[in-house]
Amino acid sequence: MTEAPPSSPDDASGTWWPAPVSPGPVDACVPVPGSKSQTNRALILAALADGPVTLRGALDARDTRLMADGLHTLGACVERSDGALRVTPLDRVRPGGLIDCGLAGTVLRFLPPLAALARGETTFTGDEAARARPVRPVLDALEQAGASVSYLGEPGFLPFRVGGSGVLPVPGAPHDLAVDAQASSQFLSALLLAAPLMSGPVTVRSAGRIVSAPHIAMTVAALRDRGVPVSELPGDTGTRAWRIRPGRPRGGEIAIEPDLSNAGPFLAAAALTGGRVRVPDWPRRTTQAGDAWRGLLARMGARVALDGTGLTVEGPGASGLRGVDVDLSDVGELTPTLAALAVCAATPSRISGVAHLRGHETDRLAALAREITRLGGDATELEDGLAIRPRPLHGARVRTYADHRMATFAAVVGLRVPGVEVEDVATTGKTLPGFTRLWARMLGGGAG
Ligand SMILES: O=C(O)C1=C[C@@H](OP(=O)(O)O)[C@@H](O)[C@H](O)C1
Ligand SMILES: C=C(OP(=O)(O)O)C(=O)O
Repeated sequence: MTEAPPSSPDDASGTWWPAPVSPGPVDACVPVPGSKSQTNRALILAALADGPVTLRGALDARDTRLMADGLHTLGACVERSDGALRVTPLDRVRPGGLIDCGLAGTVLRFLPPLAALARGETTFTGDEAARARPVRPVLDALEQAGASVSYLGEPGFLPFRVGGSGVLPVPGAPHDLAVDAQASSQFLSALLLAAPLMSGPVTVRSAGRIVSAPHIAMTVAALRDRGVPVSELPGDTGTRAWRIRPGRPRGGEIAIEPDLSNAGPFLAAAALTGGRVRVPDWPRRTTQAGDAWRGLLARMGARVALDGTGLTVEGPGASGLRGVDVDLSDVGELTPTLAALAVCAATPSRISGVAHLRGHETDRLAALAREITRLGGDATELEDGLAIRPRPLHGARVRTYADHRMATFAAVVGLRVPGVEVEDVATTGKTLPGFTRLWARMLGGGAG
């Protein structure tokens, strides 16, 4: 899995992409590629499975290729054939390799616990921007379970080495793994996903507030779907805990849903231009954070209809778009797209509960406040969010800080504001290769 991810010709790195202004209300059907979060969980559980696995509808993007390559380093084999991913599980975790995390939080947090199951060391590296992303809580939990961790640069950050003795927790170490997950839900998901190969039942426990709760629910659902017994224990006040019994996840077929978070910019286009966008195959029930678009867009004034074949969002157009006061702690990854709508809305917005976005691909609160100001807008960075007030916007060269969602933020604003240019739009290839092609197709019509 080493060839470059597919991208459209205009996804050229290091360039400024002129974001197209919408010529009128959009009217389009936009099939969205597979969920990053589901694909990367499915890949891990497939690598640990008791037999071969076929993933249908899987995302093929930078983050999923990095995950596949990382799992290959640890001894599994991931191949693409006939549009599906076929995974041959590892028989034991192979040490000695180098894993490139890129800027993928899922690779950076989910693979160290697997590496700690090997007899020997694995080295982790990644993009420059990934060196600012927190990982220490999960590595501390692994050390408590008997793994060795050595930092090759700044303590607590990439690059680092994780080593093990082939058994985790080691004899005598606690089987109760506690992790402070206030900075990222991925610390909890990481330990939960490796638990099937651990020595005896383990309890994974969070101390303090939890962010991105749907992503933890997605991890638990993915484990149970593969036959791994997970029970949630009654936690003490302010804590949650899960007990997982070891055993290889079941092999077989896994279907991946469309990425509902990545559907956001397209649905936002309907809301902003007073048009209509339909996303086919929107699941009726899901653990994806992006399902929150239904409630959020309705609150902002859009008409939202979910039927057996997909989700349709209509209107209301910028003049009817209402600002919102929302706590996005459960669905923080939706913040940049929601901020794009908020800057174009007729009334003020307040986004709270997302201090942890400072450890995402970039400090998203600082980046959004800075780029909204550059566009002539009025945004204040709060300790845990953003306050945004309506103000006329003008074109600008919007910086993206290697963050795919900063690029789509700028594209959404550009639908209404002439002269928006987006830095390095190719960064969208992290989770959505071919974004500019899908965007152009949406603007050119193609209703279905
Ligand atoms: O587990 C996952 O797949 C994810 C969890 C969330 O991370 P945080 O809890 O760090 O926000 C989310 O924002 C990220 O895009 C994907
Ligand atoms: C926070 C995100 O990604 P990651 O999985 O790299 O944490 C995101 O996609 O918004």
